[in-house]
Amino acid sequence: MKHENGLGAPSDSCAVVVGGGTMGADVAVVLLRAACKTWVVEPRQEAHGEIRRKVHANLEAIGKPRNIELLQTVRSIDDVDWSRIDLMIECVPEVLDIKRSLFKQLADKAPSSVILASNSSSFPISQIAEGLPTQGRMAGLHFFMPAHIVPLVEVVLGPDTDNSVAQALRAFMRRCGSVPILVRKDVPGFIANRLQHALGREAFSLIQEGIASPEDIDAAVRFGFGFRYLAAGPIMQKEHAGLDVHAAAAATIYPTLSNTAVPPPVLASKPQDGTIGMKSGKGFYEWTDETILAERQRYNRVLRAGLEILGDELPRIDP
Ligand SMILES: NC(=O)c1ccc[n+]([C@@H]2O[C@H](COP(=O)([O-])OP(=O)(O)OC[C@H]3O[C@@H](n4cnc5c(N)ncnc54)[C@H](O)[C@@H]3O)[C@@H](O)[C@H]2O)c1
Ligand SMILES: O=C(O)[C@@H](O)[C@@H](O)[C@H](O)[C@@H](O)CO
Repeated sequence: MKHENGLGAPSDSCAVVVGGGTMGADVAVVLLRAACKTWVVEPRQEAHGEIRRKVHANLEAIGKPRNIELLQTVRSIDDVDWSRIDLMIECVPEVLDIKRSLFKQLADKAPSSVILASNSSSFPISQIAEGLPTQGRMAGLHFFMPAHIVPLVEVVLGPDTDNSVAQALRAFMRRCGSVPILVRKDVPGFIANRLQHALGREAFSLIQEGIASPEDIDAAVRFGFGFRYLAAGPIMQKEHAGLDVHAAAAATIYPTLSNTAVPPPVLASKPQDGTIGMKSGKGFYEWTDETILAERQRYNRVLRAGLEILGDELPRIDP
């Protein structure tokens, strides 16, 4: 049975992912693995073959290669048959004007039953939705890279988002095998990116101050407290440890933590210098084509092993 906002079973539903870049192609896999008919809108026609190849390989890896038949790639939102669509997930670049212009066009094109979601990493949905008549059916739907492996998705409510839209998205994403959480207030960065950036601010400040090397910071997280995160989040872990000890340590450490309002020079200089990580061959580490390939293979293998470990704790895909 269809939800009042148009989200029924994934296999009865039709979604559009607008933007077929890094995130869009992987978000399409999340939908297709639950047999949701999926259109990907990508203006770069030359990228369509690669999107299809990547989506197919990722479906094959989970034993669902035939679901690729449910994928359609088009160049423009004008090529979509909007009368058939239940859900739109925007995955265009993190530029406010691009997002606002897209949602403005969708206000005319997408019938009122279509839920309009944004995968923005940081913009409050109210900022993207400002002045639009579609505010009630707009919500954030924030995935993590790689979206087809990392289970979490944040459902972000703006002040005008209908609660039924958030509930429909939450139920739908669970059926796609994701772990949805609700972000009840429309703050920049939502929940997970606020946490990541709080950690990142301190990490980059420790490098800036010469207290730690990038290698040692990565080791401190991966082999120290980050290692425990697969088993327990930061609140649950302190239930194990004792909140008394944690509160005492917090009182000593908090006043000394970085509270800089801008990225420290060691980070801010990187985009200026063009040393932005694997994409440019150098970031905090040095890269060659061979080391990038090896690192990506190692990274994906460990992430997939993490999925195996979580196993029964994850929602079962329910097409
Ligand atoms: N990369 C990440 O780690 C990550 C994680 C979570 C969320 N996000 C968010 O997801 C969104 C997309 O990020 P990405 O990393 O996939 O970017 P990307 O640059 O890899 O992909 C964006 C795609 O959108 C296309 N595009 C540009 N304008 C368009 C338009 N008007 N209509 C349709 N397509 C258009 C581009 O051709 C490109 O293929 C951003 O808001 C980003 O903040 C990114
Ligand atoms: O970690 C992720 O994949 C996401 O939180 C992203 O939204 C994003 O690219 C962040 O890296 C931005 O800090």
